[in-house]
Amino acid sequence: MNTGATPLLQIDTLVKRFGALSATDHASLQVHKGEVHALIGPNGAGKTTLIHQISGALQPDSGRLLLNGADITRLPMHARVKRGLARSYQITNVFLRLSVQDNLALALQAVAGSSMRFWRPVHTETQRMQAAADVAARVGLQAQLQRTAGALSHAEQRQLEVGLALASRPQLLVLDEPLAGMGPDESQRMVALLQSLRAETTLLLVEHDMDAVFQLADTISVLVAGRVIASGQPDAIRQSDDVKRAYLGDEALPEAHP
Ligand SMILES: Nc1ncnc2c1ncn2[C@@H]1O[C@H](COP(=O)(O)OP(=O)(O)OP(=O)(O)O)[C@@H](O)[C@H]1O
Repeated sequence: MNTGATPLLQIDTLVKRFGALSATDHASLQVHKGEVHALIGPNGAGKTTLIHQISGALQPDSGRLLLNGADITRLPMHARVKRGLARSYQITNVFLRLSVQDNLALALQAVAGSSMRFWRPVHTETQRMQAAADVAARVGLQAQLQRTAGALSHAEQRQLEVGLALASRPQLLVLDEPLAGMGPDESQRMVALLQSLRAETTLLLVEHDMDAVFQLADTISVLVAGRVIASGQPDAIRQSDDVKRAYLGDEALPEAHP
């Protein structure tokens, strides 16, 4: 979705080397406000490495990252979160012994006191617990409020992670394989949840499930050997010879639905 406006996120000729390997090799792409943008590519293409640089977990060797036109290349992770960038981590920021509500209340507390926008203004413990319940409902966990996170199914834990990332009301939510390890029904539920987030945040996701990617994404960027070889609407990506070549022997791209 290119509106001609300043991109929400601009990745400009980013380079990240591990020894002799360029895991990110002058990668450039733009994520526009309001879109669901999927980053795909064969195994080892450099998707995770790129996501780490966007979140601030890894520093690029050269190139720039701009959020709303401002250079964030050297900003630490927490400063990026303050500017509206959130990344959903797999399990690592879920407290397995705490309830769903307490996990979300802690995430809300973590953003309180900063200049971030809240799910709703949270001043008291009661308000914080209510706000946590609201976020739980947002990600489909309203019936699981009092369950400990460790007792949730894998898919429910992934929903909770999305909720934790939503606590800071991000402008850009970065998701690393949100459907990993899910069965078909669970995947469909997560796809529906991600669809429903469109109105409130821009999504950048790395995902191997091509059916889901082609169902969800407005824009797909294809990374091969650290380079973005194509970026565009799903139909253009599906028809691109470069992309077909890159996927030979790997995951097949789904056929267009009539
Ligand atoms: N910390 C590291 N040190 C050395 N090499 C690394 C490191 N992290 C990643 N790599 C290498 O960089 C390349 C890109 O890896 P990356 O994990 O980013 O790819 P990916 O597209 O996310 O792969 P997958 O789809 O299999 O998860 C790979 O060749 C990988 O072995």
